[in-house]
Amino acid sequence: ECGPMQRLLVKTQWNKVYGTSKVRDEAGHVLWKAIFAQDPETRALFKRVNGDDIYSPEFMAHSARVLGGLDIAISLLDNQADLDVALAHLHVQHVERHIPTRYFDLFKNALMEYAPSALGRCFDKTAWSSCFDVIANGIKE
Ligand code: HEM
Repeated sequence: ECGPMQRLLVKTQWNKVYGTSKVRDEAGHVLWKAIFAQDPETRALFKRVNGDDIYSPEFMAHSARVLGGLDIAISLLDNQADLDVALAHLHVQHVERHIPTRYFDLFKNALMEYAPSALGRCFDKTAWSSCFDVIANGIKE
């Protein structure tokens, strides 16, 4: 369950995963590679932002927007009212783009692989899993 303790823990651990600008571009590359590898059809969604080249400035800017959105959501995990507002906004942005809900599972798989690579044994799988679900459930249809 993504309770108050789990929310604080994921916030703290996320800051270690995503805390410095140095790792942010790399985090994006790893995550998107893992998403596209799981289902190559997902890449087609990102034509507008040059999804064929994840190292292009257009795609890297897109990736920074997505991870920035995730950063906002995670930082609001201990502020449910503002989290709801942020998720409602992300929900509108995704519904209008018709993102299949199962694609959020691919995103989750990628994140659940990447985060422990940065956190090692400290990674709390249950907390991350349940708190990611809170965020994804607020965004997807
Ligand atoms: C927790 C998960 C996610 C977060 C926080 C998130 C966040 C964002 C943000 C902030 C934007 C930019 C919105 C804008 O400026 O218009 C965006 C755009 C987008 N997202 Fe997500 N996203 C998530 C998951 C996904 C997934 C799983 C997919 C599909 C595999 C997806 C597909 C897209 C697409 C296609 C765009 C628009 C790209 C463009 O600009 O053309 N997102 N997302």
